[in-house]
Amino acid sequence: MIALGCDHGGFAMMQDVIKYLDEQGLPYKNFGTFTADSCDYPVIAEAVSRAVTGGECDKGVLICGTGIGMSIAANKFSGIRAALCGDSYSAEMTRRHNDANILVLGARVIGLGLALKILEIFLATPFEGGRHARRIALVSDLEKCK
Ligand SMILES: O=C(CO)[C@H](O)[C@H](O)[C@H](O)COP(=O)(O)O
Repeated sequence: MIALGCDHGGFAMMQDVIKYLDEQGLPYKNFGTFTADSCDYPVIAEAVSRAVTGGECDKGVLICGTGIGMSIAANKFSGIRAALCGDSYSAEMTRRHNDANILVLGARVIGLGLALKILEIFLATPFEGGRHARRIALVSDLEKCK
């Protein structure tokens, strides 16, 4: 199950992401926003992050204008590895090496074609484990830092 969330800056792109997921027959839960009216991205990032850390969803997709605000907010949550991706290589490597569990997209930065390619790669690429699992454990230790 994929948790979806966007603010007004990502609303239009999210409608196309939903269309893509429907076409692929991939299950999702939409945490909003549900209109193009201005709203606050941390509220949405929290809902999606909690769905992932709580196990209701195994991955998430967040979209705002740049992707930066959503990334900052989602990465406040222990167990969230939210990756802002603007190219295909990063989308592949953040799955292979970082086991990223939330993909973040910047709708005012990249076009729809690239966004959907990044999403496709993110959803299809497995985590490699091995030395990367050790590094992720070290990153998790950092969650205790003040
Ligand atoms: O948080 C962001 C930037 O880091 C997102 O891009 C938001 O979508 C953006 O800040 C919203 O800006 P707006 O002027 O309120 O549309």
